[in-house]
Amino acid sequence: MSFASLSLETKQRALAELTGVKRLFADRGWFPGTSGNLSVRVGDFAPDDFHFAITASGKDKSLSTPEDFLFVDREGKPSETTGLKPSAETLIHCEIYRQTGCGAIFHVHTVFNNLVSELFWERKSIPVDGVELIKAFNIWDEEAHIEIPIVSNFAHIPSIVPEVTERLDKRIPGIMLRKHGIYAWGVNAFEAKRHLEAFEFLFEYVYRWELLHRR
Ligand SMILES: CSCCC(=O)C(=O)COP(=O)(O)O
Ligand SMILES: [Zn+2]
Repeated sequence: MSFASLSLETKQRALAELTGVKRLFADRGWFPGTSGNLSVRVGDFAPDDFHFAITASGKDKSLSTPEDFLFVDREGKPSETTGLKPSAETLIHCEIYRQTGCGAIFHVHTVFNNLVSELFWERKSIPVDGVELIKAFNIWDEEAHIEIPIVSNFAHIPSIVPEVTERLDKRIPGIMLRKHGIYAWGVNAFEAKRHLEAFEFLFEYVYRWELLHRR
């Protein structure tokens, strides 16, 4: 299969899905200052030859324009001729698709995700104990304990990728960049959204729990 052979309908379906998620998250204030990026995989390519739709870089994500998204290949290069620039963080999406085979990736910066990323930086992971919403990750153990990995944040995005590769935990559908934000993924947009919402709930819970119990 080649990108050129993808039907218009397939591409439009992906863009419509991203448009809906973008609107919803923008309404929640999850894209402050043009931060955040979203992507969904398109087509049925060989596992090592994928393409995905991703938000264009630096846009006001609370607005809807014909220039909000473009398609890129496994290396983050535009799949077709365009004047649009893919998200500056496209290489992180590429690596997560490569490692997990997932179908959608959503990234947001929030105050709670930034706070817990710094609170637990020395531990290199955010611990969560026995909270019901862990089940959103399809982890059903009684009183489950999870650790959400935190990786370094560098201005040079390619430098972040090796740590993502090293720290990605197949059981946990998300990875945190220190004082930056969370990447969450799923088999499709529905699941990636469920995971992101669960992460954000858990970050706020953990932060408030720490406030109540730390001396
Ligand atoms: C303005 S926030 C800094 C860049 C960032 O972290 C982000 O998520 C948005 O970058 P993009 O290139 O995807 O717009
Ligand atoms: Zn970001």
